[in-house]
Amino acid sequence: MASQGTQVSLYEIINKVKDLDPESHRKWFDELKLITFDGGVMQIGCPESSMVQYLINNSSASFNKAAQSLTGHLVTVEFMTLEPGFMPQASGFDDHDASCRLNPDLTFDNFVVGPCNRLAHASCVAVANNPGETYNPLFLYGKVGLGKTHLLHGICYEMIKSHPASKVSILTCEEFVNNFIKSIKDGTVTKFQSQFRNVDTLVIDDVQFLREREGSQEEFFHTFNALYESKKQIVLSGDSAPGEMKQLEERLVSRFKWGLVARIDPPTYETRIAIVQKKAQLRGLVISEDVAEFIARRVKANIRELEGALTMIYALARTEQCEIDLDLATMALSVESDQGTRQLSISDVIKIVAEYYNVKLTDLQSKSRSQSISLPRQVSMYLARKHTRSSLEEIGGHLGGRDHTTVMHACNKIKMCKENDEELNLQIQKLSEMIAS
Ligand SMILES: Nc1ncnc2c1ncn2[C@@H]1O[C@H](COP(=O)(O)OP(=O)(O)OP(=O)(O)O)[C@@H](O)[C@H]1O
Repeated sequence: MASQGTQVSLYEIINKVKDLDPESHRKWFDELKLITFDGGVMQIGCPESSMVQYLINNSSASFNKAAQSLTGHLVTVEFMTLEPGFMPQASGFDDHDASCRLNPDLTFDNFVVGPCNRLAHASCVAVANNPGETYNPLFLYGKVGLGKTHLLHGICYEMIKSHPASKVSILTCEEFVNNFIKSIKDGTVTKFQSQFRNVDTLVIDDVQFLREREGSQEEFFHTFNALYESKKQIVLSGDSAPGEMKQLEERLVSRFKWGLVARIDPPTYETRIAIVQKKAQLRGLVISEDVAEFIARRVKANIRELEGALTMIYALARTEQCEIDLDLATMALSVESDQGTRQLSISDVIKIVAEYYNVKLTDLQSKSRSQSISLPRQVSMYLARKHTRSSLEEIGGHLGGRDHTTVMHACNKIKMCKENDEELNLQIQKLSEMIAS
């Protein structure tokens, strides 16, 4: 490794990238290798070409920024594969070639199978193992963010691994349509047609995009027929079942039903917990069962939101330099919901606590030191600190004009006591949920 007189290591750069962009950080960043660092260019090697593409698409800016801030020099980071002979985007086929486009997160290994997606997953595995021979076409459908694209990438991964010489092409339907329109403008329709009619597997995401686009439907129809007749595999995804895609020509709809149509439903609570754990693992995070359950309870409809919740928690843990526990998760997600909806006030928190312990607001503000009042008062301080952005002084001001050291003492005391007092811990958990909902 050439090192330009600067002692910065790749480990430090990756650590900085975690701070700058926690969302795109992945555990496999640990497998990256510094190849050279010379003349203002830092070359980083990746074990797989899909990782190169991932880094180019998602992390270039944060790697450049991290390298520049740590070295104090203008540095450009370049990513390349450690496999011999790989040249990103230069496959000689075209830029829909799956090997250039796959997201390393979206493999079958990283897909959690549950009752909601079992059939879809099994059929994707079957197609990946025996392309063109089992279900052709395979049509997956389901609502937004339920894993259709993930499964499509999973198929391509497996095919490339087991049949490296086969031509696998994956693209969104929007890209198909845009490329078709461009080929008409450029007078290159024949080239466009041969590009798609000469693949071994064609994977098209979001075919609902064909709705009301008659010219593209016609083109797609002929592509479909050409591939189908030569027993090439076709895999499609859409936001609804073929028969429900009203503005699609009947001849296309009927072809989409020739093979297997598999639906993906929203995940159950148990599957959501497993997905949260899997996503945490991918990011190199360790999260306890109760944190995973908390996230799975909070986010139900869309798996992308589960990942967003994990990102919020991770980012807060990095900022606060602390472990991810239920307290931190509750704080991260309540801040998140505040941003989208209302700002939670100290009074909101105190009101919930007073009702829960069945005490009066005036008691909490009074000088009373009896345990039945002082505990709810201290819990109010702790929860107000956790769920609002208020200062210690402001919280003290709402609770009978107490000073900031009293509030700090109360927060520390509750934090410590709940570690050893299961009942108090459950009370705080319940209250946190009431406040966050
Ligand atoms: N069963 C699962 N296991 C692990 N991750 C999943 C699962 N289902 C979905 N995901 C994750 O949820 C996110 C959204 O999934 P994906 O992009 O595949 O959704 P989609 O159905 O294609 O949605 P859209 O219609 O918006 O394109 C991805 O990060 C994906 O990895």
